[in-house]
Amino acid sequence: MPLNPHAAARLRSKKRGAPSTRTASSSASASATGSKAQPKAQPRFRPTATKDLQWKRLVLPAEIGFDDDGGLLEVDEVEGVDVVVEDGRAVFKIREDADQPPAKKSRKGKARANNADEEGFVDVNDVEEEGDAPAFADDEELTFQDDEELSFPDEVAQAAETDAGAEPVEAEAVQEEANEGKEKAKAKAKGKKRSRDEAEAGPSAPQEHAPVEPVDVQAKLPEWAHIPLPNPLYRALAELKFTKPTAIQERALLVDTVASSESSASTERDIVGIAQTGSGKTLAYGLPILSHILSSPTPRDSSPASSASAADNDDEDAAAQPSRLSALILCPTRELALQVRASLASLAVRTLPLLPSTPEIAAFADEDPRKRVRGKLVQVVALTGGMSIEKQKRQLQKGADIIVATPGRLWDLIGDMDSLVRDIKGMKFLVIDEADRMIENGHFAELDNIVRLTRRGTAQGDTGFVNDFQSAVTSRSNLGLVNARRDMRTFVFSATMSRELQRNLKRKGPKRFVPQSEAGGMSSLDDLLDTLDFRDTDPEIIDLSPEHGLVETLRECKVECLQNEKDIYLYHFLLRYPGRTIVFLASIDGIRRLNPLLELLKVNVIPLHSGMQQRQRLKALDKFKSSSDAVLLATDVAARGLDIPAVSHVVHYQLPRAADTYVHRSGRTARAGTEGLALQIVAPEEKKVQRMLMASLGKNTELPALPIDFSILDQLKKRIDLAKEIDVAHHRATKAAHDDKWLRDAAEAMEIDLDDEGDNSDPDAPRLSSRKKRSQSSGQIRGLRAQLDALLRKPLMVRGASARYLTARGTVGLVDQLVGGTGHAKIFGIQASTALEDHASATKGKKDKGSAATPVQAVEAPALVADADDADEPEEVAGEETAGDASALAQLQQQKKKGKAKRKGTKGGKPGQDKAE
Ligand SMILES: Nc1ncnc2c1ncn2[C@@H]1O[C@H](COP(=O)(O)OP(=O)(O)OP(=O)(O)O)[C@@H](O)[C@H]1O
Repeated sequence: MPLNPHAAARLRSKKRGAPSTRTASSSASASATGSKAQPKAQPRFRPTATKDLQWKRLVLPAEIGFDDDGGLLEVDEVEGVDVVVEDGRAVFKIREDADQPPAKKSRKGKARANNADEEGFVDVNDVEEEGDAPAFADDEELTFQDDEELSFPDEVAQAAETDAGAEPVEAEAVQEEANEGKEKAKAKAKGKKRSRDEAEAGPSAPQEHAPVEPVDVQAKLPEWAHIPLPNPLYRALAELKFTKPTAIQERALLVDTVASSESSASTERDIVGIAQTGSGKTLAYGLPILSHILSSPTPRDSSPASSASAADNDDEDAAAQPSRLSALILCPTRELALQVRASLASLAVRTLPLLPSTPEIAAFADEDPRKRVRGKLVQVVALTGGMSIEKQKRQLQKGADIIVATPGRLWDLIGDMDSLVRDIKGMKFLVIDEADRMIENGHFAELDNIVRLTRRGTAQGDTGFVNDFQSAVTSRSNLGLVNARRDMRTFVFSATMSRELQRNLKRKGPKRFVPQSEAGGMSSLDDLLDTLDFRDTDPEIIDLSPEHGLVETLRECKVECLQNEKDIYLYHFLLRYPGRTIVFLASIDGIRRLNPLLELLKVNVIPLHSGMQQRQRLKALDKFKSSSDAVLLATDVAARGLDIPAVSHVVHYQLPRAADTYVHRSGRTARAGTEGLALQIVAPEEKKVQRMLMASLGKNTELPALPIDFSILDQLKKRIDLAKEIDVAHHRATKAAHDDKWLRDAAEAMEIDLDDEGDNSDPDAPRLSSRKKRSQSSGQIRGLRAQLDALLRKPLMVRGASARYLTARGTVGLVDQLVGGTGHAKIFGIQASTALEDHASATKGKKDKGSAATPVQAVEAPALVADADDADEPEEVAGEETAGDASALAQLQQQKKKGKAKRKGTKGGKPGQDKAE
């Protein structure tokens, strides 16, 4: 089996920074290179041989495809080391700049000038990105170690081997891996050590095998049978267990069939598709593209790198040039682009065993079996910021059938590669995913430029280009005169397509909000029609959007509390309803504040925002996906498109500014027909926005409130207060250490003796003094942590529950819960229940009792509410809390009054009562 050298290059050495890894030869080498220039700082780690690297077993996911160098999420690159193939041999090379820290390049997209920051959504170009690897230096050469332990999941290995005439891919084996995860594949792959020779030689000699049978669609996929697709695609769908098309997929895929049966002028329709979140829109546009690629005798078959080879020719008409590129898919965020790529690649790799080989492809087998796979396999390449641009260029040069890109990075690459302009002009499909977001006024300045390349008659009809940069690109290559393909199809998809939904609710302006239905729901379409050059005079509009824009299986509820109580209610929710949860905040600062608090409280919390490096962002997502109780704290960078399996809850810690964002955020749960819950935590000052939000979605009824275990709120508050104290102390200590270091460095530079105690005779005095301070503050932090740990160990008890007297009055049911195992794991005295179950009883309670019902636990008012009364609450909001509005806040206030009246001797309600109510 061939070894993917790019994958190998990403193996991380845990020894990085360890002095023992600096061998004599590395020093020699360093000094050899360093002698030419100024002495360089020593690298933190400078590997000289593969034994310096701590290898780990690696299983490539099937989605990676073969010979893909798009990057693996679970492994890191070894800093300063790259792998190159020289004379057919893969060798390690130390980069010339390995001694330097990676260059940082700040590219602030023009789009950023908009309100991106305010909204918490920072577009794809906002993050600092890592510098790209420069050319390799020749000063050092490393080779693979013999006991190389890279392994591939069986399906990829088999796919490759099948292609080379060895094992066919067994559907069961692929499915098994898909179902049982990487661990099983790892176990199966155990012992499959590949030597360097094997790695270079690729799969062993071809053997005789039974051919892989085409899929019997009627028998295996009856619900797909009426949709014409190439047989390998049915195979892929069957393996993924996509037994029937979703509604939007069916409609999108049948558009052409219907058009041809009605003998309309064009049988290849342009499509505007609107369907609820999680309804399978990716494949609604992805399947027609894959179907087209797999059913055309294309230059893909004849030349695996036709794009690159065509790159050097000057052309007059792109359509006349053979180009491998069939489709360009544009997405608003990097994560989404990578996900779309993975989704399409996952289908593509499963088609491989059924793809026919051509003589041209077969010819590559002698040269390099991997090329043969590459020649056949549909290549899906992601072009996003935050990843190496050089690597992306290499991928493009090898040939791409489908590009999935964010506009900023694509535009940069277009500036560098004339061949890309030609390919885009010659491609068959342009897809704008999350279209309403993408065309939002000037949000992606580059999008306009890219879209212009796809317009027909660029030279005549179009008034030209948006900026000088584009002019430079076009005049240099003369590509501005090249016509884009006349039969290009345009697909535009989103879950929301109404300008009304994008209105900023916090901005001052007209008070009346028109519901989506009234607004026609399609007002953004006008913008689209203006911006895009639909070839179809009458694009097919498939509008399957649900009544309120939100996915039908979503359940919504709210908690109303004071601004400064949000942490407590969030913590309560996370404890009470464990499960994969995304908490949306409006700003990065909010995440930076909340993340350490929740970490201290031992919540499995993961931050995700655009201020993080791309690699961290991808790792965060990976970590979130792999843990069933993880809590992702995210800005709106995660609001659109991300398809993370089994997200149980979405929490709007702060409400979004526009209704479309609310729809998309909430749509991260309740996907693909499953139920999910969205919780709004609403402060009094947000009530107005909340009402407008609901009104613009056409919802006029109050959301139900989730039950709150009021009697534990004070225990939670104690924990949170302590965590906050630790956090503050920690910040203070870090700042002091930083200031101290700065002062010391400055004094040293000025050759001044520092003496903060006024005693110049003792040079150690300042150090002792600051050390003392440091040890004092770390002692204080340790003490606070110990207190918090003790609190966290103590079980949370609802009032009336007692760990000692299980059958005491007031704790009836506790014994049953313990014996029956029905009690909550973390809150002693209540039944375990899911948020969806409690939502159902809250909704039922509301229906039964009219709008006044809110199932709260009837217990004595907690100490917490003392804050509620003292808080300076806006008149307007207080006035809105009518008797009919039984919000948690109102209940709290009522209970507090009751609590004050019966301060002593009042018995609380029964524990565990909340659920029953
Ligand atoms: N035919 C199908 N049968 C079963 N599952 C499917 C099918 N098609 C897609 N899916 C799965 O449904 C999930 C949601 O799909 P996808 O991400 O394409 O939704 P979407 O409509 O684009 O959502 P969003 O609007 O949030 O971007 C994915 O996990 C996908 O694998």
